[in-house]
Amino acid sequence: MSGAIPERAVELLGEVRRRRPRIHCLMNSVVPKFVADGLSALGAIPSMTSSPEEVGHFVAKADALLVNLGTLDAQRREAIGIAVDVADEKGRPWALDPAHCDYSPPRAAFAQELLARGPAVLRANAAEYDLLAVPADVVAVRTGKADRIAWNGAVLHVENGHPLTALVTGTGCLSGAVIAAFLAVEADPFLAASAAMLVFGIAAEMAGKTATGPGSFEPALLDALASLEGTHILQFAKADNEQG
Ligand SMILES: Nc1ncnc2c1ncn2[C@@H]1O[C@H](COP(=O)(O)OP(=O)(O)OP(=O)(O)O)[C@@H](O)[C@H]1O
Ligand SMILES: Cc1ncsc1CCO
Ligand SMILES: [Mg+2]
Repeated sequence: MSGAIPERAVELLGEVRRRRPRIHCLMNSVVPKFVADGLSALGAIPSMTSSPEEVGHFVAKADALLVNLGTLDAQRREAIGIAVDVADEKGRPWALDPAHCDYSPPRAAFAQELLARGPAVLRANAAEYDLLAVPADVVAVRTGKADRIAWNGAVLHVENGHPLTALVTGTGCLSGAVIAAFLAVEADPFLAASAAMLVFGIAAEMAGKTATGPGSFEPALLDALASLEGTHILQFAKADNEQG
């Protein structure tokens, strides 16, 4: 299966750029601009409002939703409840990022409740991931030096990436948004998440070739998300099924 994933990633990146899906992001207060810029660079359209009065309308017509639990507060919790209700009603795919749930038991409990509400994908760093029980119907993405994507017994490792990614706050948040963008154009959530992680990892590698540190890496990553071509994916993809 892994042999076909780079080829599908090329097609899906083309679909994102052609269709320009709108991704509604319930984002934390730390990195909304970076996440919105990353989605725009990729070819999608970000929307970011988290007001409870408006979020339902934004989600109803969005192509996919990202729920990120960073800087969670009472209003964000209310907005997340409404957004997930509407995504459910309208059949919009959504991804969950349980940001920093490892620092706060109430947040971990909320993340676990949300996992039962049917996100297509969970994207978490290793510490967050280890705390949660991911239901069988949710694609589980654990990011780190290598990214691991698991669903229904299929497990893919994506080895692409660059160490500077770990030094820029919000790259995990942006990777969740990229997953949501691919969910908007691909009904198979394992394929969508795999393609997204491949594209993100290869863009990071390209950015790492010119960056001299985290400060220059951040804009270089945005540039790479915009300039990445299908040939780069086919040339650089390092994706393998987990050996049992
Ligand atoms: N050592 C590393 N080498 C290469 N890439 C890495 C490394 N560590 C993390 N990454 C990449 O950095 C991105 C962020 O992953 P990480 O697991 O650090 O998420 P995170 O902690 O949620 O990030 P943030 O909260 O800052 O958004 C992912 O794309 C991941 O593949
Ligand atoms: C640092 C930080 N704190 C809350 S959200 C966020 C960005 C993603 O880690
Ligand atoms: Mg995070």
